[in-house]
Amino acid sequence: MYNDDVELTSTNDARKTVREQVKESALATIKPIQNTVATLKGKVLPNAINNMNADYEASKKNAAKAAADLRNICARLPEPLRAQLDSVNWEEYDFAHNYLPKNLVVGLEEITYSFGGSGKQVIQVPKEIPFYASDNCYSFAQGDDSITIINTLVFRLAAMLPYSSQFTLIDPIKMGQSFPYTKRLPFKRMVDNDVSRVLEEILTDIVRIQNSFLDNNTERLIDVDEEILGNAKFELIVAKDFPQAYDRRSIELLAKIASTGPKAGKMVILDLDSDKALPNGAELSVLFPDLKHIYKNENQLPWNLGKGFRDSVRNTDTINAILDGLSRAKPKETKLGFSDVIEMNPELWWQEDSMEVISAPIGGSGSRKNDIELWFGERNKQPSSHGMLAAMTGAGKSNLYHAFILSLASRYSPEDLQFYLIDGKQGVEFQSYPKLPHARVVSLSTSPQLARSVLQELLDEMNRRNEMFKNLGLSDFISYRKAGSPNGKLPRLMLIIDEYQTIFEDDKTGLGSQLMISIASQSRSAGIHMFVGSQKFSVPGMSQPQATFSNINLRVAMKMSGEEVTSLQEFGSKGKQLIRGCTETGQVVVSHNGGANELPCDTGRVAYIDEQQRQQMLEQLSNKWQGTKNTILLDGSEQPEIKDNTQLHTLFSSPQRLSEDEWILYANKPHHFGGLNDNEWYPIERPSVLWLGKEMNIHGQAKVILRRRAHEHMLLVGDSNEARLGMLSYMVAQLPINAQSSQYQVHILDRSIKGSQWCGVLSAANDSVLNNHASFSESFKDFSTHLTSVMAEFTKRQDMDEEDMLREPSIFLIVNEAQRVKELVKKDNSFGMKAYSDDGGVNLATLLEQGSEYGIHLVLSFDNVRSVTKAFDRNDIESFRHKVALQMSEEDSFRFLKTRDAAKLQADGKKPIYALHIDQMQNRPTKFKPYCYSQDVILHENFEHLSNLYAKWA
Ligand SMILES: Nc1ncnc2c1ncn2[C@@H]1O[C@H](COP(=O)(O)OP(=O)(O)OP(=O)(O)O)[C@@H](O)[C@H]1O
Repeated sequence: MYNDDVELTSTNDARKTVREQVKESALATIKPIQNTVATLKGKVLPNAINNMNADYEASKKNAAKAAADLRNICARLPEPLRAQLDSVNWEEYDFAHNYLPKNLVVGLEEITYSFGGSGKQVIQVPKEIPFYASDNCYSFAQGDDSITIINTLVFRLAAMLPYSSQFTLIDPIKMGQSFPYTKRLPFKRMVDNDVSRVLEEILTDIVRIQNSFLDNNTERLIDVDEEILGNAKFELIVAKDFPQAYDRRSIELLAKIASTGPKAGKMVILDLDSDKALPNGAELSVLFPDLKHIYKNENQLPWNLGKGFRDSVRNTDTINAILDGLSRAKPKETKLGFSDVIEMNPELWWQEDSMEVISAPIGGSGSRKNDIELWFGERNKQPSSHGMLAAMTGAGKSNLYHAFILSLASRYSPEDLQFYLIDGKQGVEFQSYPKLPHARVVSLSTSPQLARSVLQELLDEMNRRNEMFKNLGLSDFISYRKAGSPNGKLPRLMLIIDEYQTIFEDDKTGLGSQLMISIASQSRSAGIHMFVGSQKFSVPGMSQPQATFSNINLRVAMKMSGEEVTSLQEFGSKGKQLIRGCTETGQVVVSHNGGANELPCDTGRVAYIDEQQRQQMLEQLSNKWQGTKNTILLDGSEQPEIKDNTQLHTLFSSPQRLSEDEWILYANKPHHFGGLNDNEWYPIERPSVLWLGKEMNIHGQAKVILRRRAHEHMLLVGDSNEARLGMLSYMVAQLPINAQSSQYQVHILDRSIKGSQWCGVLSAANDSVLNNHASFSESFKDFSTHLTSVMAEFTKRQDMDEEDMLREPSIFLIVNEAQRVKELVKKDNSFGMKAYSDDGGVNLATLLEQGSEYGIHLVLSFDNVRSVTKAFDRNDIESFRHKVALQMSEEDSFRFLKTRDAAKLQADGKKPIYALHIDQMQNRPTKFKPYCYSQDVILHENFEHLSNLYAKWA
């Protein structure tokens, strides 16, 4: 509230009391005389005279009390509301309050009264005129004193509204010299020779205020709630030397402002020479029908108790102290509270049904605090499919997202509505939302590829839904819900993308634009909506923006630069006018009709929700939800962790090890149901699935499946130890997923440099997850011994019956830092050919060529391509079905993969680490983020997670 301490009008009430009391005491004086007359007539009761005296004394007392009360009220009045500005110590005053000028003090009234022998008493009471609460235009008689009167009004108003009053002081004759202090006022319009231009600006401002704040419920700016008003200004327009110094146009404009301005907080005061005629015989009373003389009009100033005096400030010290104080005044931060907009009581949440529409109040306009609303779906047969938001930085865009998400989440249960929340490349706006029970996907620092995959996912979901509706003989989401949701309740889906230009980055094929157009034009009927935001509506890289925008009916704009508003295509002229008025954080213009001029836009203020409130609501929402919650969190800036692998979750949701048939079902299951989406899972081939990291889409997990087919080996190359060791150690730790320990063997050679941080990571996997089931060597010599026995096993299997052979355990030979195994470097032999000088090398080569068909798989890791080529020739390299490359030079990438893609993996910086998987059989590289080794603690956490899963199956 502005007038939270004392209401100026309270002096009016007090004065009324005094007036009544004085009148009563006067009556009491008359009464004895009347009664004496009655006594003389011999008809009075005997004690009448005594009663009369008592009444008289009582009324005298009441009058004295009322006067004392009035004096008290006057003494307690805030400084800007006191009778005389000159008597205030402005140096001490802190200019921290706004006192809303419904009335304005223009002088003082001296009330003098005396009762019997108690002597005279004088009280100085402020005299007010109705101001912004009226439609009046005021004048005072032009004369020597004009300047003092104007100054006093200006200083008074400025002191009442230190940061919400603006002044336009028009002084055509002296060209501004009459108001030398103008520049020192915090908010003013400087007036040059072109008076009508300034007046036109004011009229434009009036229209803007009418559109932004006023409607049938809120007719005057003074009635707009301060939290919505923000820093909008009340304005005083003074026309000195009126009318002689004004041309006809300016006079007409002034008259128009005088009649339309007061409701919009703009008041005109004329320094009037009433002897001067208006040009062309115009009538003052016609042009200014509401004109009132400040000091003369009886209706306004009932000087009916005492003597009246004008207030006047002449003392330059007072003037300087006020102006200095104003320059120190800081605009008060005003915010519309979130609790004014939405229901905060969790018990009353989730009462709405999303069948036809989802709607979220996000703020308010005028005096209502929750009438700005964003809605999607169908309302009165009107569709609203999708929305977009544009705002310059700092305009309050993030807060709008929060208000929108939480407002929706408080109204609809997770069964009715779910979110996909995507932060663009640099963003972490949605990082607290994994807690939200409605969040299906939360993606932070999202890469362009992932952003596009989210659109693809929604499009797939749309197709699945449409297919289901069709099979049921239903047309769309609404009819499905109306039919009682025969296949289970479907929520509406709301995709929100901040910095949505990410979708179109690095997108040579234009896939992002196509996906966007498809969703924009088709998804509403499936109950899928999107709300995307950026600093501008149109963003770079988007092809055919018109095809997209024509399907995005909801336009939301916040503060933008003037040039941007001018060039906007997404709003008509009326909307643009309103956007220009968004000068503060949180102000917003909303159109559900594509910004068209034909239907008015809503404008107002978004409610502010602070961090603490947001966290509290998220906590409450999460506590309220009793159902299952499977939010997928994707953080583009972080490496993935194996414990977050959703395919692994689905697999271990089974209480025991899967049977062969169950494995087939699991493998065939699509990604979005947590399966492997692999239709070639034949148990007879003894497939082993090993996950390597996270693909650049919502559900995909990067993996290799090693089967008993030719060349099912893997080569890992790149100089990031973190990534290679991470992938290798987690692969080792995953071996128990596929078979019991009797059904697989592992031989590890780790050539990590002793004492380095990498040494020990692989052995940790063996220790803590495999219970030392693997043979572990640190030298090739030791490893060779194992190789020899594997070779013997290989020879044995070659001679076996195929069915028996397929039953034999799988054998994994894992070599880390293979570039440090000198025995693997081929040398010229006596025939001048490149050959291994060691049997171990020969054995490895043999197994590479034929081993995997017999269940013997090689997994080798090198830190560079050059070392790979020293160990293997081109044909050997092609014998590894799976190749995983980390960032490398273009030349190496080409040599290793026949594409330059591995040279571009870290184009945006060192972190996160990306990798490329090439499956020779598929010929399409898959980019992913590998599981990395960073800290022992995290490594062990993940190992423990896996061990716990295996314990379940034991
Ligand atoms: N509706 C609002 N009412 C009052 N203050 C607000 C409102 N919205 C935001 N603010 C204030 O403005 C600050 C910036 O808001 P916000 O972070 O939402 O802006 P933004 O447009 O997202 O900025 P950026 O683009 O730089 O991230 C907030 O910290 C808050 O103090």
